[in-house]
Amino acid sequence: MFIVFEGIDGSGKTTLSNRVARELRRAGLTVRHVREDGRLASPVSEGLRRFTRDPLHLALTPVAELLLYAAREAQLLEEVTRPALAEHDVVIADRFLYTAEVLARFGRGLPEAEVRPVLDTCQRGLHPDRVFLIDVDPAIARARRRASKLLAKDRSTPSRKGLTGTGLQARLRAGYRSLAVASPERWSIIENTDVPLDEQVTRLVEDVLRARRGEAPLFHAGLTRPTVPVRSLPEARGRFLARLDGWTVDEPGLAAWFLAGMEGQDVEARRALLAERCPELIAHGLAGLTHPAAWEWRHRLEAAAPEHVLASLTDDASDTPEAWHLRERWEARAPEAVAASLTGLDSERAWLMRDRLSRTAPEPVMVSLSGLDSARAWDERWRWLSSRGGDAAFADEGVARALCRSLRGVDSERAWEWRERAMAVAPDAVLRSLEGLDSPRAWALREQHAARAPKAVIGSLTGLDVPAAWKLRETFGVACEEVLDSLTGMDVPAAWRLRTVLADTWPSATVKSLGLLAATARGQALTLELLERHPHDFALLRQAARTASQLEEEPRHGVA
Ligand SMILES: Nc1ncnc2c1ncn2[C@@H]1O[C@H](COP(=O)(O)OP(=O)(O)O)[C@@H](O)[C@H]1O
Ligand SMILES: Cc1cn([C@H]2C[C@H](O)[C@@H](COP(=O)(O)OP(=O)(O)O)O2)c(=O)[nH]c1=O
Repeated sequence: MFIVFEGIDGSGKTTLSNRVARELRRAGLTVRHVREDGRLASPVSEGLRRFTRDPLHLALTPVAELLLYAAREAQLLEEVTRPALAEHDVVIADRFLYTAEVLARFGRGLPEAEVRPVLDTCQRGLHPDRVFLIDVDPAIARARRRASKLLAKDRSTPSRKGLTGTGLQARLRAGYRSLAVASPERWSIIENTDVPLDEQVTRLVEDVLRARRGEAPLFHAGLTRPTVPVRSLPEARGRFLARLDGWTVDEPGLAAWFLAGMEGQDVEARRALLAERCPELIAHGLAGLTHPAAWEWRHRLEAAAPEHVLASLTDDASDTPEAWHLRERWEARAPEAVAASLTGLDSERAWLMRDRLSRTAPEPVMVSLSGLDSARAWDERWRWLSSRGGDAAFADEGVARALCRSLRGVDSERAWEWRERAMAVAPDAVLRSLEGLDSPRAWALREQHAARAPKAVIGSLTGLDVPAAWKLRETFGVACEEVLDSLTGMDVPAAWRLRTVLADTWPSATVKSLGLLAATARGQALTLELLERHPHDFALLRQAARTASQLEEEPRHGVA
C-alpha cells in the first residue's frame, strides 16, 4: 500500500513519516520510505530539489516551477516508488505530486486546467491509498522551523523559498485543506500542534494498520473549528498565555520561542519556568528589549548562552551602557558574536572595538558596517575583501552575501559597483541590501524582481513614504504579508488605507504593523475587530497580547 505525507514546510512530515516507517517495520511489515531521513531516494530528484531551491534561479516562472516540481516527483515515482510498491507491504512518501499541484494552483494561481494535464502525465493513474495532511498553523510551523535552526546553529545560505514571503504558506495550507475536503476517501487531516509526537506516531501507525485490514480511517478530512470569541485585549493575552502553558511540558521550545519580544510579570514568570531548559531561545527572544527584567535575564543567561545574549543587543538595546559591559566581558571569549552585535553602530567606542576584533572576527566586523558609508567603513571593507583574494572573490557566493549585508542601506557609487558584481552569484542578497534606498537604481531593481521575489523586495521598503513605495505595496499586499511589516508604526493615510484593505487577509501582520500606534484608540479598535473575526489566529492573539502590555504601561491612551 502507498502512503503519502503532505503539508506545508515545518508541519512535521519528515519527523512523522520516518518514525511511522520505523514503527511499521517493528510491527513486522516490509516498508520502503522513498525519502528516508529526509533524503530523496532518487539522486535526480535530489538534484531537481536543489535546483528549485537555489536563489540564483529567482527568475523561475510559475509554469517552469510547476514542471520542475512535477519532474522531481515523476522521477522518484518511476525510479523508486513504483518498483518498491511491487516488493513491499508499505511504501511511504514524504510529499507527492500534490506538492507540485498546490504550489502551482494555490501558491502561484495557475488555473487547474493547465496544471492537471501535467500531473496526469506524471501520475499515470497511480493514486496513494492514504494521504496524511499534516496540518499546522503556518505561524507555528515557522516557529518550529526557526527555533530548531537556531538551536542547530544552522547557518546554511538562504534558499529561493524565502523570497516569496510567509503568505505563501497560508495559501498552500488552504490549498491542501481544500484538496483534502474534496477527497475525504483518500485524505485525512492530522492536526499536529497540540498532540505529543509519540502519541501522534502511535495514532498514525494504527491508522495504517487499519487501512491494511480494510477498516475505516481513524482520522477524517473534516475541519473542526470551535468558535469562542475574544472580546478584550486582556482576554487575548490570557488566551495566548494559556496556549503557551499547554506547550510548556511537551514542547518547551515552542513556548520559549513565542515569549520573544514580550514584557510583563506574567511573561517573566514563564521565562523563569523555561530558562533552564531553553536558555538559547529565551536569550534570543530578548532582542531589542530594554526593561530591567530583560537585563537581568541577559545576566542570568550569559554563561549558558553567550552568543544568543549578545545577539539580543539590537535596536534600543544596542547602544546602552549595559550592552557595552556585556560586549567587553565577552570580547575575548565570543569575538564573532560581539562583532556581529556592533551592527550599524558608528560611535568611537564601536570603532575601537572593531579595531580590536578585526583579527579574530574579520567577517562579522565587516558585516557589522551595515548602513555605514564613511571612509573608515570602506577601508575596513576593502581590507576584508583583499584578505579574501580581492576582486576575484566576488565570484564566491559567501563573500558576495557578506558584502551585501555590509552594504545594506548604502547608496554610493562604490556600493553599486559591488552590487553589480554580487548580482551574478547572490541576486537575493543584493535585493535585501536595498533597505531604505530611494534612488532610481534601487527602484529599477525592485521593479524588475518584485514579481518573483516579493518578500526580498518589499522587505527593503521599510519606512519609505514615497509614491513608488506605495505603488509596490498596493500591488503586492494581497500576496505578500511582509508589505505590512514595511509600514510598522507609520501614521499616514496611505498606511491606514492599506491596513484596512489587508486586515482580513493578514490579521496578525496588520496589528503588528501598528507598532506603537497599537495602543491608540484607533489601533485598539482595529485589533478588537480583528480578534472578533479571527479568534483562532494564534499569531493575532500574540500581537494582541503585546498590545495589552503596552496599555498597562501607558494607561493614558484609554480604551476605545
Ligand atoms: N507533534 C509534534 N510535537 C512537537 N514537535 C513536533 C511535532 N511534529 C513535528 N515537530 C517538530 O517540528 C519540526 C518540523 O518538523 P519536520 O518533520 O522537519 O517538518 P517538515 O518535514 O514538514 O518540514 C521538527 O523540529 C519536529 O521535531
Ligand atoms: C519555491 C517555493 C516553494 N515552497 C514550498 C512549495 C513546496 O510545497 C515546498 C517544497 O520545498 P522543497 O524545499 O523544494 O522540498 P522539501 O520541503 O520537500 O524539502 O516548498 C515555498 O514554501 N516557498 C517557495 O518559494
